[in-house]
Amino acid sequence: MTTTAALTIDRLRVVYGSHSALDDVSLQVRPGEILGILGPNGAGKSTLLRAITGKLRPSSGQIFIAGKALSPGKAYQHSIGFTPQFLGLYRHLTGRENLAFFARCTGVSRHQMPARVSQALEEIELTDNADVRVDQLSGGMQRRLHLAATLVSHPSLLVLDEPTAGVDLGVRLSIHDLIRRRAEQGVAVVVVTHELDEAEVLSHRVALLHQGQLKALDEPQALIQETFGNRQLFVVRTVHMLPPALCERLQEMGFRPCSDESSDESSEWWLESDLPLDRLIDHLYRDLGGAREAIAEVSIRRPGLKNVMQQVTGARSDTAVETVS
Ligand SMILES: Nc1ncnc2c1ncn2[C@@H]1O[C@H](COP(=O)(O)OP(=O)(O)OP(=O)(O)O)[C@@H](O)[C@H]1O
Repeated sequence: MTTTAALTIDRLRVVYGSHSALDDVSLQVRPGEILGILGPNGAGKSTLLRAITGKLRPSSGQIFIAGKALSPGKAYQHSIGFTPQFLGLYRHLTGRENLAFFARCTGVSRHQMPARVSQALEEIELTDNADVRVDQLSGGMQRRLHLAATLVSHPSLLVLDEPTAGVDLGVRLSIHDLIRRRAEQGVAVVVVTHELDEAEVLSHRVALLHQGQLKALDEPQALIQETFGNRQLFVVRTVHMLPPALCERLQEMGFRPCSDESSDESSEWWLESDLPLDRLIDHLYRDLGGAREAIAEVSIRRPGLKNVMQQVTGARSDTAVETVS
C-alpha cells in the first residue's frame, strides 16, 4: 500500500529577475514526518516556504499537497498551517481571544471552536493564563501561543519558519515536544531552522539548500555518516580570538572555524583527520610555535550536521589531512 505524500515538490524553480533562487528542487514529505530545511543565508529557504504556502508563483515546477496541485494564492483550499518567524499575535487581546480569532480565520466552526481553543491552550500549558493579555505574557509563552495559533485549525501540513528563534532552552524543548506530538498524530512538518543542533535532534530528515539547489536530503545521522564515515573531528579551542596570521596558519593545516564562515570571529576550529590525537597535538605545537599558549583545549568530537553543512557549502579543504600527516 502506498501512502500519498503530504507534500510533493516537483522540479521547482523560482527566478527573481535574472537570479535563480530555487533551481530544480524536488522532494517529498510523508504524513507524520518532520523535515528540517537548512542552508546558509540566501540559500532559498524562505523562497521555498513561500512557494509551499502558495505565496508566490514558481517559475516552473509543481507543488502537490496531499496529492492535489497547489495553486498560488489558493493555499486556503488545502490544510496548511504556516507559522512565520516573527510573532503575529494581537498584543491587546488575551491568549484565548487570539486563538479564537485565528480559529475563525482558518474555518473552524463556532461549534468546534471552544474545544479547539481549550485543547490548544492545554497543549501549550497556557490554560491558567488563558485570559491574560498577550503583552503581559512572557516571551516564551508568546512564542508557544504563536505556534498554537497555527495548530488550532488542525492543519495536516505544518510549515514553520524558525519556531524557536530567540527562546531559552526550556521553551525550545517544549516547542519541540509540541511539534513531535503533532507529527505523531500524522501531521507532516516542514521546519526551517538555522540551529543545526536542533535540526539534528528534531528532524526525521533534513534538506540542505545552497545557492538555490538541494545539495542533500536524508536522515541527519545518515548524512553525517555519508560525509564523515566513522572519522572523528579534532576541535581546537583557543583562549581568545587569534590574530590573522595564526588563523591563516590553522587554515593552512586544514582547520575550519566552528562558529561561522568568518575565521576571525572563531575561537573554536575543527579538523577531520585520521591522525592519533598525540600526533595532531605535536603538529599543532610545532606549527604554531611560540603562539601555542593560545591553545586552551584540544578535543575529539563526533561530527554533527554543522560540520556536514560546512563540508557541503564551504570551500572544501582537500589538503586537510595530508598537511598535518
Ligand atoms: N523578492 C525578491 N526579489 C529578488 N531577489 C530575492 C527576493 N527574495 C529573495 N531574493 C534572493 O533570492 C535568494 C534566496 O533568498 P531567500 O530569502 O529565499 O533565502 P534564505 O535561505 O531564506 O535566506 P535567509 O536565511 O537569509 O533568510 C537570495 O539571493 C535573495 O537575495
